[in-house]
Amino acid sequence: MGLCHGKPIEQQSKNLPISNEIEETPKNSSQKAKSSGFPFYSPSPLPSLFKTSPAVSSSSVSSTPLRIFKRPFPPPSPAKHIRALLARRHGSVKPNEASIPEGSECEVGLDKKFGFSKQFASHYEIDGEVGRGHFGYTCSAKGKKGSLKGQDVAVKVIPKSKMTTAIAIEDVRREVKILRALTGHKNLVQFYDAFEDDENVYIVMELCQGGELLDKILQRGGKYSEVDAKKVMIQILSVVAYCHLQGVVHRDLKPENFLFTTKDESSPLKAIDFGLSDYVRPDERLNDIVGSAYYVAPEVLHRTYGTEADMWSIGVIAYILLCGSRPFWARSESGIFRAVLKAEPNFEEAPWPSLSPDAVDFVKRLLNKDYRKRLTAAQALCHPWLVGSHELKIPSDMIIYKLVKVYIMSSSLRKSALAALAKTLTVPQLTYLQEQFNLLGPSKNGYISMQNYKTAILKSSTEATKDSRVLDFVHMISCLQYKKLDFEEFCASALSVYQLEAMETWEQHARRAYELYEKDGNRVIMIEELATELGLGPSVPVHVVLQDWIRHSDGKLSFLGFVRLLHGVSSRTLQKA
Ligand SMILES: Nc1ncnc2c1ncn2[C@@H]1O[C@H](COP(=O)(O)OP(=O)(O)OP(=O)(O)O)[C@@H](O)[C@H]1O
Ligand SMILES: [Ca+2]
Ligand SMILES: [Ca+2]
Ligand SMILES: [Ca+2]
Ligand SMILES: [Ca+2]
Repeated sequence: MGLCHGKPIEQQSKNLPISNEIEETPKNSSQKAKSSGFPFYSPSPLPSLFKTSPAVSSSSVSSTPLRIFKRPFPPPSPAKHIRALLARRHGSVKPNEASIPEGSECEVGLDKKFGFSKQFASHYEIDGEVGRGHFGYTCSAKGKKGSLKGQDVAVKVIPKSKMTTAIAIEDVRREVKILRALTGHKNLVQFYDAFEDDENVYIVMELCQGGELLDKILQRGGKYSEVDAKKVMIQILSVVAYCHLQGVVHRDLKPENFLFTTKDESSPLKAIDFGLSDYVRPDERLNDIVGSAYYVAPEVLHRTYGTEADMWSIGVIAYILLCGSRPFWARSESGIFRAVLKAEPNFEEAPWPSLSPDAVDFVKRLLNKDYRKRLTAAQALCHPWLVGSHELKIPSDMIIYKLVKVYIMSSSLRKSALAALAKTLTVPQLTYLQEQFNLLGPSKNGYISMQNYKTAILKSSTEATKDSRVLDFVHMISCLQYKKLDFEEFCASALSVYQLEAMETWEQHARRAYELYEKDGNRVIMIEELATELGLGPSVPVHVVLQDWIRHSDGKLSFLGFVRLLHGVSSRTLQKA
């Protein structure tokens, strides 16, 4: 299997050309986002007990230097897959694109049998082509028998001659498996069946006749009104929240991969093309560089990512919908990568100043380069820009699961600090958490056990939940020994300090929480005890690293110590500091 992808490919993909052949980058704003509120919502005013000192977060943003350019806002156009990805998948690329050895000699011995039915021709009558991509072409067809008799369908035809590597074959296998498992969501293309013969694989699905979202964007001269952009965003987030909950990351979200069912203005939008999708366990990181350049998340380029990478791509789509231009743009692929990693998107030029602050905040919360600070799909649906515009039931959010695991493993000291921080959450923030709590099925007297975390997922699980091993993960959570949680402690367990930190109001949250902690919990603590609580090993020079954590006047935890504690510490992070 892996024989075909030797060193050259590995080296190629590691040395992504994020180098100096950059000509133009989008205009950067060095001005820090005037973001409002919580990661999930805009603020309801915090009691102004505390003066905001110049924000900790106002450090200058690293950005690529401004250049003079003719077109700071190039309009959207179809996105190409990343070259390294194509090289890996196909074993070779066109001359000039990359110097990858031909993979064709490895083709001998590749198993191209999928176990699909061979009876395609007797079931469907192929019609004209309706679309084309890198991996195949799509035709319309008519059902000849069975339940689809007389019905128009779409057939994605993937030639086996194009499957020149084991990776490419595995991709097709996974595409069908994921589509089959996830189908049924109203914003996901309906899958019907898969066939194969010696030449091709045929994926039969619902025919979407309204065209690609990209074409709609172009038709409208690039711009959507906020109202229309919201309708698109809600549908994208709904299907992506669903995928993520099942442990599937799409990895190729872009306007070309969303189709309208009909030409009707109110046509639903459907996600297609799971050709690059993969399973990801909530505590796993993927490392394959996959996707399309304009939409790729910074952490994908750094080769360590999870479902948050899709949220970045959705941020890019939202940016394009609202202003008609790409947030990260350059003429060369390496230039785009550099912009993605370093540049801040432009929110200064028209139409941004005239858009609603909620809309701007929404996009910024998705285009945060730190994936830990980015909104999840379920949270994005609760963002004030969208929350009033849909009736969707917010789905369970896997971030709640990841956070409770870390919470339970934390020291009691950190738990009490988080409890204080949870008391500073505002009403809209609590609404999201209340929904997540309710999804866990609390008992009559308002408690959830670790077992509830598993039960909630089992209700919505599909074949994909098993294949992605999300079920293993939630099983592990359900086996953690911990007391039942009431809503108050649930909030402490489920709040993300990173996401809170991304907000303008972070300093106020932290100050207020420290004040509450002072009243309720702060006590004299010895450095040795603190070190034990934090689980620091004997190699850590605790009197040096923890010195500032203690207030010298009375020996209690200092504000700095409190904030560090909130973030959680390990011997490793301390030694780096
Ligand atoms: N169900 C469908 N109904 C109508 N058209 C479709 C359908 N599925 C795909 N198409 C059209 O075919 C095109 C190619 O399909 P798809 O994106 O799945 O192929 P691909 O080879 O994986 O492409 P890519 O190069 O983007 O990876 C789509 O952009 C779309 O225009
Ligand atoms: Ca296309
Ligand atoms: Ca596609
Ligand atoms: Ca594809
Ligand atoms: Ca995998």
